[in-house]
Amino acid sequence: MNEIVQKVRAQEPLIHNLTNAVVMNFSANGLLAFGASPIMANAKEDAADVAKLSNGVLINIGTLTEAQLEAMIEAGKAANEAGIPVVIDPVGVAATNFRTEAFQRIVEQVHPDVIKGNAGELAHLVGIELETKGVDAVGEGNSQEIAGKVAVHFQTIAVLTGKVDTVSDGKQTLTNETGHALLSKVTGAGCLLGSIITACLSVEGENLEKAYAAVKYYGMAAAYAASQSGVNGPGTFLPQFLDALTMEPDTLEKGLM
Ligand SMILES: Nc1ncnc2c1ncn2[C@@H]1O[C@H](COP(=O)(O)OP(=O)(O)O)[C@@H](O)[C@H]1O
Ligand SMILES: Cc1ncsc1CCOP(=O)(O)O
Repeated sequence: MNEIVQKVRAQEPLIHNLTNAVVMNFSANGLLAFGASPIMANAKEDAADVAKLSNGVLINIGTLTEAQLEAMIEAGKAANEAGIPVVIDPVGVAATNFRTEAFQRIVEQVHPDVIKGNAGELAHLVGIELETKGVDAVGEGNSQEIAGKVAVHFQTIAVLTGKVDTVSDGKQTLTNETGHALLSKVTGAGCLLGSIITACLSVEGENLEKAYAAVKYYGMAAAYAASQSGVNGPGTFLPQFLDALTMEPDTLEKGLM
């Protein structure tokens, strides 16, 4: 994990985020703190051009419109052609037919290197119905089975988040227990993780290892932030979390001992 985080910080990859309106500012700040460089570009007129300039493309359907969907497909296709990693976060996909069909349209034309979501979102992609509430998971299900099925079906790495995160390539499945419950009390915690996974994918290495490193580091930063004095809830947690995202993995680890 250390090496992957160091590489991101040395290379400061440009991450193209086609993301939702709720989290744009948080995702940009979080990427900057982590050591990457964010760009948000949602228009179909320049999405492919921005994707080609970038080192990684994040597609997040959280507040999707038809126009943005076209931009996502254009950006994803351009990234695939150029060998630039693509991460898809199917936010709220189980909530509506529009989102379900939009996701299908994207994956028919764009190959994702990672699909990242909570249990309800990923379960829906492989026909397992779990209880969801808008953009949030309610049921947990069998995370290893769900992540494995998503990985095999979409020929990708599946990252299933929750109290325990599960990362699978369909053959090997890893679990991560770093994290903090306060992450689920701030909007955009899952979305920013998608951007940080994209940043980690942009450096050299195996995709499974890079996705796992991102998830582990992110959880460590959250736990470290939550342990700081003066953190009483989501409001005081957020600035500490941004600061923690700038830190070395060793510093976070020592702070948690
Ligand atoms: N109860 C929890 N304890 C520790 N970490 C959590 C908990 N719930 C979520 N997380 C972490 O919060 C981040 C976002 O996950 P999640 O809440 O599942 O995403 P989303 O916001 O997309 O639903 C992940 O890093 C995950 O590990
Ligand atoms: C609240 C909300 N509504 C549409 S997108 C969004 C943000 C969801 O972010 P996250 O799932 O990362 O908390």
